[in-house]
Amino acid sequence: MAQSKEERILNFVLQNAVKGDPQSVVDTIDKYCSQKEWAMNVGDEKGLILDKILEETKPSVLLELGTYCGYSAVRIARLLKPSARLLTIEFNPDFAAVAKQMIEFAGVQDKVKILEGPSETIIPQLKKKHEVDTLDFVFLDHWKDRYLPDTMLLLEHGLLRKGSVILADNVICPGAPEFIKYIRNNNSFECTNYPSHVEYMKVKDAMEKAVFLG
Ligand SMILES: Cn1cnc(CNC(=O)c2cc(-c3ccc(F)cc3)cc(O)c2O)c1
Ligand SMILES: [Mg+2]
Repeated sequence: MAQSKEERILNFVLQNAVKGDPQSVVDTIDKYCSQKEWAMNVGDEKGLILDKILEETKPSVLLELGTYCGYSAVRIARLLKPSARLLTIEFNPDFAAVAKQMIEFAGVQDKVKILEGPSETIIPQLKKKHEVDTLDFVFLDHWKDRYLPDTMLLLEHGLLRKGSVILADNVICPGAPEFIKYIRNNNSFECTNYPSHVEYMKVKDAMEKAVFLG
């Protein structure tokens, strides 16, 4: 079978990054995707915004929606304290298979668990099946039309607590207009916009932080 773009990215990491060094995995993916093939990783520019918000929040229990090749899972896990845990949901089995290998090569597999399947099925299972009480940090980077319904699901299932941080990628490009309209008009959230650019491009994009006020 012909290799997929995601497999080419993984192979470039396996051949060029340092095993067990998550920073080298992040830098190697950024190098490949800026010089050879564009891919929808959060990237280095928005990645620095993600890093800063993580360092301010110091979360212990995190959820990511949209694992893709595992770039942001590795980027997030490299900053977590030893006891912290990241659950990441990926619908596409081929992406999940690449991400699993990426996460293991980076050496962060003890902090990251990939949950394969649709977010609308997995979110309602987080408390009972995955021993989650509430989430400290949620990174939204999956299908943009799922940002709002999945945020509603998180609320409905009591997964957010006072101070929980939701960070959403791509609120300009491709955009998540329904999510933005809802979250900025909901008094239970304190929102902040972080202007940036689409990964590896000059096209304008932004991330939105929404802190749940309880
Ligand atoms: C297929 N699929 C599985 N998961 C997803 C969810 N992610 C995206 O859609 C996504 C798209 C873009 C993007 C695409 C084309 C373009 F011209 C500019 C930006 C950037 C991102 O950072 C993204 O996260 C899509
Ligand atoms: Mg994205």
